[in-house]
Order: sequence, then C-alpha cells, then structure tokens
Amino acid sequence: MAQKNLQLGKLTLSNQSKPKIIAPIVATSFADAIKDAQVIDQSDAEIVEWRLDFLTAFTDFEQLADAGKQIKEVINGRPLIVTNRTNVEGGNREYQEREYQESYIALINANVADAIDVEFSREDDVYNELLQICTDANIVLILSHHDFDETPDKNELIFLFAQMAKKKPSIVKVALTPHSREDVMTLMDATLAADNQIDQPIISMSMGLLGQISRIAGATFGSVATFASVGDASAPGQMSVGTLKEIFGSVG
Ligand SMILES: O=C1C[C@@](O)(C(=O)O)C[C@@H](O)[C@@H]1O
Repeated sequence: MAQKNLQLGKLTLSNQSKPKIIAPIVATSFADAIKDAQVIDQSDAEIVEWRLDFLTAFTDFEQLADAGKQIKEVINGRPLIVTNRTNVEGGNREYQEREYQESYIALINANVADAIDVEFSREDDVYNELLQICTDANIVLILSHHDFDETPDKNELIFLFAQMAKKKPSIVKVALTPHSREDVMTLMDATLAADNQIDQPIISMSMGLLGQISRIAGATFGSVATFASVGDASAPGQMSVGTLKEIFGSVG
C-alpha cells in the first residue's frame, strides 16, 4: 500500500495512522457558532468543520470573516475546514455562485480556512477558480460527493473516485447512503480499491445507523478521517466524538 500523507494546518493526515476526528459546527448564527467552537475545544476532536450552510443568513462577507477569526482563535490551533453544502448534495443552502465563491474567498483571505470543501457537482469554472486560489494560498481543497439516496455498485464507485481524482484536489471525499449490509461493504471495498489507485488521500463514509461501522473501521480501508459530533450531528449516523475516541483508544 502506498503511503499518503497530507498536511492540514499543523496536522498530518495519513492512510497509515489512526483516523483524525472531525467535529462539525452546525450553528445557525455567528454567535452560536463561536459558542459551539468553545464546546468543541473542550472535546477530543482534532479538526473542526464549519458548515456555513447551517447559518440562517449571511450576506456580509466581512462579518463572516470576523466570526471565522473568532472561531479559529477558540479552537486553539486545530485545523478548520470550511464547508458550504448546497441542497443538491444534502445541505441547507440553495446554490448561488457568487455567495459560494465569495464565502470561501473571504475565509481564505482572512487566514481562517485551512481547507475548503468543494462539491464535485459544481461547474468546472467555479471549481477551477477555487482550486487555483487554494493552490496559491497553500490551502487544502477537499472535493466531495454526497448521495443521500443510495450506494452505487463497486465499479461505478471506483470510477467515481478516479473521476474525482482527475480534478487534482488534495483530498477526495465520498458519503453515501446504504440500504443493505452489502452497500456498507461496497463503500469500504471501493474505498480500499480507490486508495490503491489514486494519488490523493480519501475520506469516505456510509451514512445512517447501518453505515456506522464505516465511521469506526474506515481507516483500515483507506479513509484518513471520520466525522463525529459534539452536540448536534451534521449527517445521519455520526457518533459522538467521545464515543469514537473511546473506541479508537481501545482498538489497535
Ligand atoms: O461531507 C461530510 C461528511 C458528512 O456528511 C458525514 O456523513 O459525516 C458530514 C458533513 O458535515 C461533511 O461535510
């Protein structure tokens, strides 16, 4: 197995070590987002994700950057991933090109984002502009795909990973919905195959209760990080950071 290491802020993600635990902030206001960051700071989460799409409204990018700076201070050196998930991929925000681009750019320019999450379904010009900005600023770009309906078959999934890798992001992330135990195995099996085929580290998970094992055992099959909640979850099937940390502490 080829070793893959990737620097995310002060942390190194690797397909050969325990998965890093990422806790999402899902607050609807800036003030609550900062409070949630304080609670996450008291937890064992190693990375924080700020889900901008949970904010009820933000049109002022300066305010957004100010809140981001405060979150960054509170989380005490942990890397911050900024995610604006659109409703096309199961998020809470209707896609608007300007808002999508500007929110990321504001948080990169303010030195708040260590990584941004860009959806595979975004148009090429939007993706390419953000990739260029991330490359120039030395920021990690996570290319993500979410399916809240189903899990495609293994070959389709391996093809999807390969297509995503071709766009040259830093990380490829895939989250799928299982309807059977076989679907959960398919996600882990395809992750393992793709980890051997593509250059980028992978983050993958099978969502919901049925898929929970993928959030625990995913690292064995090539997933370098796993999402867990402190308070409200950002997706079905997330366990608490405390539970996951306990499990990782007691298994190899
Ligand atoms: O892409 C992901 C993965 C996720 O959907 C999950 O299933 O844990 C949670 C999201 O917050 C994150 O952006």
